[in-house]
Amino acid sequence: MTSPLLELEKLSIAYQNRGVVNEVSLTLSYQQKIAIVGESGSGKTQLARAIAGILPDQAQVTSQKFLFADQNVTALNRRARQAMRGRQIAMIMQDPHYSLNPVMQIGEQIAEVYRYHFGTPRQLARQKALESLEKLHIKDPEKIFKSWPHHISGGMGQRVMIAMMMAASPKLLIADEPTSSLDGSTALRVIEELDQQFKQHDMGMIYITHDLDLATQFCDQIIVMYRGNIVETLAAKRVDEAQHPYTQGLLKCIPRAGQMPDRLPTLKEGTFA
Ligand SMILES: Nc1ncnc2c1ncn2[C@@H]1O[C@H](COP(=O)(O)OP(=O)(O)OP(=O)(O)O)[C@@H](O)[C@H]1O
Repeated sequence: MTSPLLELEKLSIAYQNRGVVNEVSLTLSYQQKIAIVGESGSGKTQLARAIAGILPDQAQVTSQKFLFADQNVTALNRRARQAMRGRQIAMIMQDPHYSLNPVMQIGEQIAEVYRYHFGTPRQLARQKALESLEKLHIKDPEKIFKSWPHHISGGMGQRVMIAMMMAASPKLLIADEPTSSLDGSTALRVIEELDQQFKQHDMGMIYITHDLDLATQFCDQIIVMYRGNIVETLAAKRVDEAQHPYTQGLLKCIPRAGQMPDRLPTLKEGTFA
């Protein structure tokens, strides 16, 4: 049996001793997609950033176990951890316009990934960048290649980010609300691209979202966070069997044709651990 891709045990994050993530444990296998859902401020992004190794210096991170691809991450020095970023663990953020370099053409930015991680010669790197845009079924890849970040839409930006992140063939891709600023059909397109990439590579994925409905359609397992804690872990297929009142509340908020309740449930203070 192959060992899991990622194993976290009791990982906590605090700032000036104020806990924002409290003793969370999770296991992710290769070829598994886990969704982390929860309300704003529940600690989803902080947890993702801890896994990717991009928390600010002032973050106090502790864990009993933090294994990634058979490496003990807590024992790695800063340099080794930095080398892991992008190459082994890649992260797609909410807004591509903040992640892209505003003064570099799109194609050059993708080509740079090949040059930086694999030392690919300039001309070959450009060719690979163009091919990666073609693989994403982008209509006019040459035009997008030569575009500047401010010229492209949010949906195109996220597809470019997918091409850029996948260029390094990471073992883990973390997508942090990649579709939250997109309209429904563009969001679906981006999700489909992510899914295709996932199927073509031996990797794991963590998908962060507010959208429990989308999470159950796209992922295998759902982790529900509330106030820095994991309050429930469920197989996506069995999400209707959620036991925790917070997850049950989230489920009741999913709009279903012909079944709109008069009032959406609200959370009562102190109800949840
Ligand atoms: N640099 C920081 N210093 C102190 N607290 C921080 C810092 N960064 C984040 N936090 C706090 O960590 C908590 C969790 O934030 P996080 O961004 O992980 O939430 P989230 O669940 O991803 O929310 P959203 O869905 O809105 O992105 C919040 O209370 C936030 O204020």
